[in-house]
Amino acid sequence: MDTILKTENIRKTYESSSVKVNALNGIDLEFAKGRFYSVIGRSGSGKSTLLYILSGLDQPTEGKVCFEGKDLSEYSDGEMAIFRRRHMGFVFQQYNLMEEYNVLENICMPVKLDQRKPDPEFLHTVLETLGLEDKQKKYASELSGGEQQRVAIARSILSKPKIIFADEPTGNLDKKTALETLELLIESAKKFGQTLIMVTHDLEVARMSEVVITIEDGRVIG
Ligand SMILES: Nc1ncnc2c1ncn2[C@@H]1O[C@H](COP(=O)(O)OP(=O)(O)OP(=O)(O)O)[C@@H](O)[C@H]1O
Repeated sequence: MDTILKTENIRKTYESSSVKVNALNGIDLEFAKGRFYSVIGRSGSGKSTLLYILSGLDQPTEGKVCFEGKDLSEYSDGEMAIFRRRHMGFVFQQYNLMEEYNVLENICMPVKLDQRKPDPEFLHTVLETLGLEDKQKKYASELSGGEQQRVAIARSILSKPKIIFADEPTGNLDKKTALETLELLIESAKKFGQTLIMVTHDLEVARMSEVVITIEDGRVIG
């Protein structure tokens, strides 16, 4: 298998003065390039913690995460921020669009922050794929929830990340819009050869993925 991301015995403990929570208890996973994975499990099973650690947004207490063979813990915080911006895309339940910028400016933001220029042809394809061509000058407040999430997806795709992490990306949308939006996310990721790792509560949504990873009490059970 052409591996993009691999974990070795990941453990995560959250500790405060009074309590200790073992959120992840030894996770060994391997993700292949260009495939679509979903992570399911009950509330509190450790899904978001896993996603944060896989994407380097948080560090494991024990174990390691390797991206194309390189241990993420070897990066400094600054290097990790640049690495994330170049190689990883994020889609969250909250769309996190910037209200003062229009759709086009929001979509181009990560590329510009990386001091790159958006590729005009690719920009056009992404806008077309996500049905946003006629919304470019609109502001978030003028868009429906589904349209805002399509903007967030376009923003995550435009920087040509190798991998996209999505945490309950359609959790705020009605069923029909959720499935349509998800189909667009899947279609885009496939079209552009990106690996997609998505956390969801929704079994119907999980069924659309190629591999379903089930987590219970911080362990992979299936
Ligand atoms: N920052 C934190 N400090 C302390 N405990 C935490 C923290 N974040 C998560 N936890 C605990 O770790 C466990 C796993 O949480 P996590 O958010 O990963 O679960 P989840 O499966 O994503 O849940 P949900 O589906 O409700 O979002 C839970 O017991 C949670 O209370």
